[in-house]
Amino acid sequence: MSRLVVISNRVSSPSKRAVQAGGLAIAMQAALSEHGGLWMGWSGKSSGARDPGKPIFREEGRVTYALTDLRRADIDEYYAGFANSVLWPLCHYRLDLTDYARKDMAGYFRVNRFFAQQLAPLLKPDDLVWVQDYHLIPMGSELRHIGVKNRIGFFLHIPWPPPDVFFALPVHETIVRGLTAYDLVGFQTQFDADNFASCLEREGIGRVLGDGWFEAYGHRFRVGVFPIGIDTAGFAQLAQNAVRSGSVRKIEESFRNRDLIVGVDRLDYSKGLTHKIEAFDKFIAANSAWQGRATLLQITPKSRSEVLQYATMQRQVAEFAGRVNGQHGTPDWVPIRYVNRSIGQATLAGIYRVARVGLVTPIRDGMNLVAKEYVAAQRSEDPGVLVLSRFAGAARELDGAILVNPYDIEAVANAIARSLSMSMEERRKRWKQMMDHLLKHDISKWCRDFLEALR
Ligand SMILES: O=P(O)(O)OC[C@H]1O[C@H](O[C@H]2O[C@H](CO)[C@@H](O)[C@H](O)[C@H]2O)[C@H](O)[C@@H](O)[C@@H]1O
Ligand SMILES: O=c1ccn([C@@H]2O[C@H](COP(=O)(O)OP(=O)(O)O)[C@@H](O)[C@H]2O)c(=O)[nH]1
Repeated sequence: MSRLVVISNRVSSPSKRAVQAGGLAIAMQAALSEHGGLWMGWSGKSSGARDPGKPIFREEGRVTYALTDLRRADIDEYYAGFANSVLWPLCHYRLDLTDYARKDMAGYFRVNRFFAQQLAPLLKPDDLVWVQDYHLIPMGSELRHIGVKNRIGFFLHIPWPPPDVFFALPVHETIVRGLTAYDLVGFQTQFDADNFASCLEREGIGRVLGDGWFEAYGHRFRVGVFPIGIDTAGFAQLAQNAVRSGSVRKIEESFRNRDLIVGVDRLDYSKGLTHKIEAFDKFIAANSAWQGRATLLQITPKSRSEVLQYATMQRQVAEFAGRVNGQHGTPDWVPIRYVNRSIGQATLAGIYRVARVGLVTPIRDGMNLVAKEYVAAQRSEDPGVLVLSRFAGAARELDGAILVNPYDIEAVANAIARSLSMSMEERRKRWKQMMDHLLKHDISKWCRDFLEALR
């Protein structure tokens, strides 16, 4: 069997696993530990102005990690700059937040070339190369340029926007061209794949050959839809064990008979945090019976703080939460417990299990694994309710959730009230529908389906 070689910007670094937050690293860890292979990416560290040199190798289980530092200027221009100040807001339909600079764009291509040069000497002829996410779109063509002949696939974890949004990017054609260099390009949902196809056709860049095949710049490649999953059975087990642990018991006790609503999101504007807090505010104001009885535990680890838009938003979210607590809180009740640190997976699984509502309301999200984890963590006999934004990729699959438009604050407030008073029968029915789907479409299936298509 050919070896799997994954390259992603973020790697679930073996020593930092406990504090990891971010779906790509969590999902790839689960996929790779089952499949085995080589995982290359950024160490998360800066080498200052020095050349980072060769990657550092580490073995753990069936996975070999190859981690490389990046120069400070590379991190600023490639990661904080083009990837997270241009591609990320653009793909999350936030043109107003894009901050395009040619210097950052050049840094993005430079780092992609650097990663390709680091990876190429490690490849064996029959390795399957799988490139992950928007940080590394040009990797495929860089690898081809230096003579790599292996099969190379690409998976985009975030949404792909419609042409009118995407074409606002000054270098849109170069980016689209980057994707056409792969043998297989995977998206989270059919919407994303359709948007990408429209981009190809609208500019006359490529043509549809049918059955997922496309042709562009004289190259044929395939496009597919591969919704990412979680280790459903493993996560359910983790949650079951976690509620017996001291730390989860302590958290549960601290809520003393109050109903818990849980939100878990990186501190990112795509997650719709201010809208969520406004909706919770409205719910409390409109439902006096729940005052003093329901608490929102919002776990929100800081993310990408070096990017200006994130720093601004971090202040805004804290202010919103403070305002709601100041307005509705009483000496013995805080409506929103706002936590700015990352929580390990086991404790998180236990928290999901004791929460009556999972509140997942991004304004746009590639998939959203938190929604899937919340469902997997529930007790079959007494499950909680998932309130889910229709703009998360997960909404295409989780039809047992209460789907909401996060911009409609009153509708989200009503959905919270409805979830808290939903009958056991309805909760069980909705949960089973989602859990059956998640057990069938787990992370192993995602990995298997993509690799089969790539082969
Ligand atoms: O690496 P960071 O800059 O710290 O950000 C964390 C990750 O955020 C994004 O995650 C996406 O992938 C998830 C799994 O497919 C998906 O559920 C979610 O909707 C996406 O937002 C990003 O795409 C990753 O590259 C980052 O590592
Ligand atoms: O304190 C935290 C917050 C989040 N996560 C994990 O980070 C991932 C977030 O993935 P998601 O797809 O929901 O969003 P992303 O952050 O990748 O955009 C999930 O596996 C969460 O369990 C975690 O382990 N600890």
